[in-house]
Formats: sequence, C-alpha cells, structure tokens
Amino acid sequence: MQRIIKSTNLITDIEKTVSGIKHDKLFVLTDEHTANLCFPILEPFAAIKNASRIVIPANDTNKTLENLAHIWKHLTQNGATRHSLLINLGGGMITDIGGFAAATFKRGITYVNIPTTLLGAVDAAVGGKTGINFEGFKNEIGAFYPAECVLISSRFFHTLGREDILSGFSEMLKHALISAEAEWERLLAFDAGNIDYEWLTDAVFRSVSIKEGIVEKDPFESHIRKALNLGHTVGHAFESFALETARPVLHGYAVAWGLIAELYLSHRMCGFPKEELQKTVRFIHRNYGAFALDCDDYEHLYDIMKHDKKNASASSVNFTLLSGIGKIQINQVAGKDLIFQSLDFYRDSVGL
Ligand SMILES: O=C(O)C(=O)C[C@@H](O)[C@H](O)[C@H](O)COP(=O)(O)O
Repeated sequence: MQRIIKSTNLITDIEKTVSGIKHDKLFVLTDEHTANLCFPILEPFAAIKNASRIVIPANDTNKTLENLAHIWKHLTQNGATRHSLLINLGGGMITDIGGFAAATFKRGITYVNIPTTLLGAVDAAVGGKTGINFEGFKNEIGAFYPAECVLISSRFFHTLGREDILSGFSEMLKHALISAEAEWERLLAFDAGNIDYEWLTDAVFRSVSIKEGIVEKDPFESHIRKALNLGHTVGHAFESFALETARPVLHGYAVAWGLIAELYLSHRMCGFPKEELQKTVRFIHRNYGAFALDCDDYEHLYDIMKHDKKNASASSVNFTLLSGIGKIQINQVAGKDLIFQSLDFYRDSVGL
C-alpha cells in the first residue's frame, strides 16, 4: 500500500521521504508551469536542487507517447538505473505520465508523487493508476503501479487559479457522493470566489481518506474501485471529444458535467433521489458553466463511451451509478436511448 503523507512542513517531509528511500540517483519530473511556480518552493532542499530535471510541456493534451519517450530518453541518457528514484512534481498529467514512465523504465523504478494541483492531491496522485492518452482515448495505455509515497501539501494550492481549484473540487464532490450525505452537504457550501484555504485543506484530507479506503479494498479495480469512476464514463467522452475538436477542457470540468448525466442515469435506473440530483446539478451549473454540444454529437459520444475501461463487452456501456448518496451500484449497463436522454438532461441543465 502506498504511503500518504499529509504534509505540514513540506521541506522537512521531502527531506525525510527522499533520504528514507535508498537510491543511486534522483530525477525530478515537472511540466513547464510547475518548473517555474513550484520547483522553487522545493529548492531549499539541496538534493532536489541538484537532481537531474526532466521538463515536459504542461496540460493533459501532452500526456502522450512522445512525452513518455522523452522521459525514458532522459532517464537512459542520464544514467538512471533500477535503483534510481523519480519524483513527479506536478498535477495529474505529471503524476500519470511520470508514474507510467517509472512503471516501465527497466521494468519498474521507485517513484514519489508530490501533487501541486488540487486534482492531483485529491485524486490522480493517489491510488497507483498511471498512464497516457492514446488514439484520442483517455488513459488508454497504462498500468497500476503505486508511488512509494504521495506527499500532499496545501502549500501549492495558493499557486492555483479558480479553474484549477474547481477542477479538483469536482473529484472531491464525487468522493462525497460515493461516501456520505454529510460530506456532500458540506461541499455544496463551497464558494470558489472566496476560498477558505484552511477549510479546503481539511476537506482535501477527508477526500483523500475516502479514496484511500476504496483503493485499499480493491487496488486493481475489479469491483468497488469502480465507484471512483462515477462521472467518468460520460466525463471522459466529453474530454476526448473536446480534445478532438481542439477545445480542450480541464479533466475536473468534464467530470463535473459527466456527473450531471450520470446522476440522471442514477435517478432513472437506481432511484437516486430527485432533490439531491437537482441540488448537485445547480451547484455544477453555477460553478462549471457548460461544455457545448448538440444532439448531432450524441452518436459520436456514445462511440467514445464504448471504449470505457469498465465495459464488459465492446457493444455495451457500463456505468457506476448511485441509488442514493453513498449507495454505490457498480456494473450498471445503460441502453443507448437512456444515455441519449441523459445527454438531453445535461444540455437542459446547463442551459444549452
Ligand atoms: O482512481 C481511480 O480508480 C479513478 O477512477 C479515479 C478517477 O477520478 C481518475 O480520473 C482516473 O484516472 C480515471 O481512470 P480510468 O481508469 O477511467 O482511465
């Protein structure tokens, strides 16, 4: 099981973590943004300052085979061995691609995740899912390969803009929806225009504990871990479609919009209460706006959903749904008509 450190003193915790892992050479992977914004925060620690640095372009559009090859090349050309240590310093894109580079380089080297975005901290950096996008599909190639340690510090949250905060927040909302009504109520009170960072940090640590608890029960997603994919069948379809049409959206925004459609399916197929559906939809619409699509796009979105990793066959689409908050229903197959109705509901809800 990976070690999660809820860090209160970043430099001391990094020093302890790095010196506690035996390694011959240290590498730090960042993207162009974190290289400028976050790397300087860690520079007081000499080992990090002197580490071999790998920088790749920012954003999920760069979670590609080309950038993966760039990381492998850097490791090879700079004397990495099986005993080298890789630190992934960045958001979900960096921890996903860096984790996969670590999983595959010389059949596996040790790595540590230091998430610098809210989405990375509450979700992507935790749980050992690593990978890259391929042929337009999200995380199509990857491996379960947990970090030795995930060091979560709220220090980085202050470097984030409103959109990045909201992107991570939708995964927190998802964690609340699959766990407990009280947590969901608390999160609906969040005001992205006036962030109380202390409140946010507490909520982040509760959220990480929800994810940890699920991953511990089912690290390879054979059953209950599918709960963590709530909102993602439709969300990933929106995200892939957005990439294809050259109008990329943040992952957490796609998940928020995906939640609208999938809570509608939850209502229709599993009896998820209408009032909770409406409250969640209002919160999402107020904070996340809309991703534009029309009914001519439904067939194509459906085709993308047919590639979802949870599907049991190539011709049906498998969802994780809820019969109530905290009442998870995995392996729910929805028919095409109902999926299209959920997309109608999404469009109505966000005013399209
Ligand atoms: O950790 C998990 O399990 C999740 O499904 C969490 C998701 O929020 C995350 O976006 C994950 O990377 C999606 O994985 P995928 O298997 O649907 O590609």
